[in-house]
Amino acid sequence: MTSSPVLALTTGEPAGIGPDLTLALAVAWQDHETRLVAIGDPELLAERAARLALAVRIVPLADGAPVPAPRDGVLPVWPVRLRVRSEAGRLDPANAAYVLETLDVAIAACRDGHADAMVTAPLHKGAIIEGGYPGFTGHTEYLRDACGAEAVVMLLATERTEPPLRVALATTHLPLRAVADAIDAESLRRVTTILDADLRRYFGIARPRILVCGLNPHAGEEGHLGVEERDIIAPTLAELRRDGLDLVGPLPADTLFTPRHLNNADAVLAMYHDQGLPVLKYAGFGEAANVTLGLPLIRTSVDHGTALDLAASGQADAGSLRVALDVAAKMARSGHVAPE
Ligand SMILES: NC(=O)C1=CN([C@@H]2O[C@H](COP(=O)(O)OP(=O)(O)OC[C@H]3O[C@@H](n4cnc5c(N)ncnc54)[C@H](O)[C@@H]3O)[C@@H](O)[C@H]2O)C=CC1
Ligand SMILES: NCC(=O)COP(=O)(O)O
Repeated sequence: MTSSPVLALTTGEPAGIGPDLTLALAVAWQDHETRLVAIGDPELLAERAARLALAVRIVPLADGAPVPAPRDGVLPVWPVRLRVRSEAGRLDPANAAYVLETLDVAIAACRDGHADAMVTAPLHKGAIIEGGYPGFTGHTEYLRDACGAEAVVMLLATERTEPPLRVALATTHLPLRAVADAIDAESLRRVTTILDADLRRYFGIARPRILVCGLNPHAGEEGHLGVEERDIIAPTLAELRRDGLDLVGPLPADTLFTPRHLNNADAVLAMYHDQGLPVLKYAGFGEAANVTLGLPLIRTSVDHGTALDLAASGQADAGSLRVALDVAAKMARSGHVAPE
């Protein structure tokens, strides 16, 4: 049990709203039981604070210095230097290595026990790719590889609904054309097993009931509109039920997201990004967190992207970042995850 957890917050794409949201929360940090340390460029943060007229003192921490107790208007920072000057709203791929370095610092801090969880402000995938990292597809996959995890699961959760809506994805950042080929028995078994285990571990659900979407319209219509349900999804779910998992489906995704089904479920497993996330964001945008399951460390994030159109405008809503920090603090306090 960690009583005053340290949350390491990566500030994300420097031209986006990550720095703004970090500063907005530092003005009045409400969780006085949790210590926050931002990871990013102190000059960028100070400049953005001045532009937004936010009264926040940026305090770069020396290597090995402890993260101090929280104080309103004070933001401790583990410094990472921008590669080139950043202008709000304008991407520069030359800062891709900067963004990835902030992630590496957070991962190392969690591994070394200097932080209890990492929370990520949004980065821009295209800018990372164009900055010399062609295989990059997102934090989720980057963390999987950096931590040597066999598989991870993206779960977005909101408590704006009753009951809370939790949507996990069987595949993450894939072109739609590649989705069907990526769904095989082994990957589905892995994802479902991780989802079941981490709903128990982090969300305290004794035997989670998981609704599983089909891939095709009407869950394949008995093989007439696609065979993945008949040949892959249904047999895999049957096998997992024999292992004791409480799984319903595959259900047609268009009617699964209705109260009749959701009122009796703990989570939904969608087959791909835009099958599940539009529903989650319709129900809870701004009050949802993204949690990476299956890692040896705790990582949460926001439900939105870099919103370049809002950077340095003062119009970006910090609601999701607050939820992501709250969820990470709860997960860290529950004490179930030990650093490697
Ligand atoms: N956790 C992460 O690092 C995430 C990163 N992204 C990345 O962000 C980039 C931009 O993605 P888009 O699809 O344009 O989505 P986006 O979420 O950045 O923007 C979509 C719309 O939502 C608005 N919006 C977003 N966040 C907001 C906030 N906090 N308050 C008020 N309005 C907000 C924007 O102004 C825009 O109109 C992409 O590179 C994408 O991959 C997207 C989602 C999560
Ligand atoms: N739509 C969710 C998203 O893009 C977040 O991706 P990640 O960077 O957290 O893997």
